[in-house]
Amino acid sequence: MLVTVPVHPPAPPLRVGMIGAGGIAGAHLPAWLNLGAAVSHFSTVGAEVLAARHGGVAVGSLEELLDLVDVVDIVTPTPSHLGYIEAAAAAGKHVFCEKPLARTSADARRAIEACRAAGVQLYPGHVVRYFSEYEATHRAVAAGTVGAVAVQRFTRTGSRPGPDWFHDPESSGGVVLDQMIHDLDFACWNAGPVDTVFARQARIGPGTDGVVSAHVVLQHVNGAISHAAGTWAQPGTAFRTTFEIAGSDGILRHDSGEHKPLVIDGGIRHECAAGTGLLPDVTGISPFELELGEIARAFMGGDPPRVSAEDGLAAILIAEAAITSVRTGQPVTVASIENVGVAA
Ligand SMILES: NC(=O)C1=CN([C@@H]2O[C@H](COP(=O)(O)OP(=O)(O)OC[C@H]3O[C@@H](n4cnc5c(N)ncnc54)[C@H](OP(=O)(O)O)[C@@H]3O)[C@@H](O)[C@H]2O)C=CC1
Ligand SMILES: O=C1CO[C@H](CO)[C@@H](O)[C@@H]1O
Repeated sequence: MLVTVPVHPPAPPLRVGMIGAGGIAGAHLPAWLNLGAAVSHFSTVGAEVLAARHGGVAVGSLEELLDLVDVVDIVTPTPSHLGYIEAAAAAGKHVFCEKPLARTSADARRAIEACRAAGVQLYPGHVVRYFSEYEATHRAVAAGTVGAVAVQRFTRTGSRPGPDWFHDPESSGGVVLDQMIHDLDFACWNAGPVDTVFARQARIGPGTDGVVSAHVVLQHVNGAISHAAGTWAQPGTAFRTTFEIAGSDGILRHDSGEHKPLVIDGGIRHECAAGTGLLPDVTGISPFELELGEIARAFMGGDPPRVSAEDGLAAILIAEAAITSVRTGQPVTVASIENVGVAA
């Protein structure tokens, strides 16, 4: 069966204020500019560098930024997300915030409440839903290609990024919250909400600087099982992702290692299926551009995007349940989780 990924129409012009100027900002800024947005950006140090490299206007303070823009795009280290979401909401600006929506589920709930009270929209950046191999697979599953989903398997291997805050599990949340959250979210997109989580984690090397790998098993409310493995132990900058989705009537497989890479300006490199089998229709457009275009259209009064703030909260709750399971050695129900705090 061939599945076609629909062409995404361009977003209308928008005044966007980006907060943060690091790795992922280098993927967002060109995407916003390609979409025709007018971009101002602010960070504590790096905004000038980003402007010189890609364009947009570097501004000196958060207050100045909020005065200039219609919407805010938060691309700062995870612990700072909540404060910037609250500031943007207080200024009456719609908010797009990179994953994870916040460092803890309690913070994510506060963020959702702040935006609801201010009457502004809030969306988290789960860009994997916009990678063509993932989008096409989701559409195939939703169309019944494999029948009822029974077992999903995901792997995501990469190296831990350089900035120090990723190394501190108090800041990044560790490999489960920071990296594997992509697959935790994708698992729910296909198989619905999660009831119970069991997880194991391994740390090779000294102290908090050790390289962490994890395996998380999810039991969905509908009975399906998902298992996700992730590691920061793969050398180099390329990610490799695989998945296999087995149902009552068939199985879908993807391995980014068998397909040609998609290189995104700004130094972030993912790998993307192209040209064969189930997933022939690679748009050639940055998934960040597809993502931000859909979000921009929602901000301008169009349809809601495919991922909600509540989806962002759900993914954090699953990650927190996994971290609790690592600590206790026991399965953990997602409903029992409320801000467990730091990573194991
Ligand atoms: N969806 C995806 O595929 C990805 C998502 N992410 C997520 O994006 C977020 C940012 O990650 P990444 O870009 O890799 O991180 P980086 O460390 O590369 O960049 C962070 C940027 O934020 C700035 N910054 C740091 N603290 C503050 C602050 N308090 N206020 C304003 N600016 C600040 C830093 O700049 P300065 O030096 O100027 O202070 C830097 O420009 C994280 O939440 C991460 O999980 C990251 C990578 C990929
Ligand atoms: O997809 C991604 C690439 O890896 C990074 C480091 O784990 C993540 O922060 C990011 O979400």
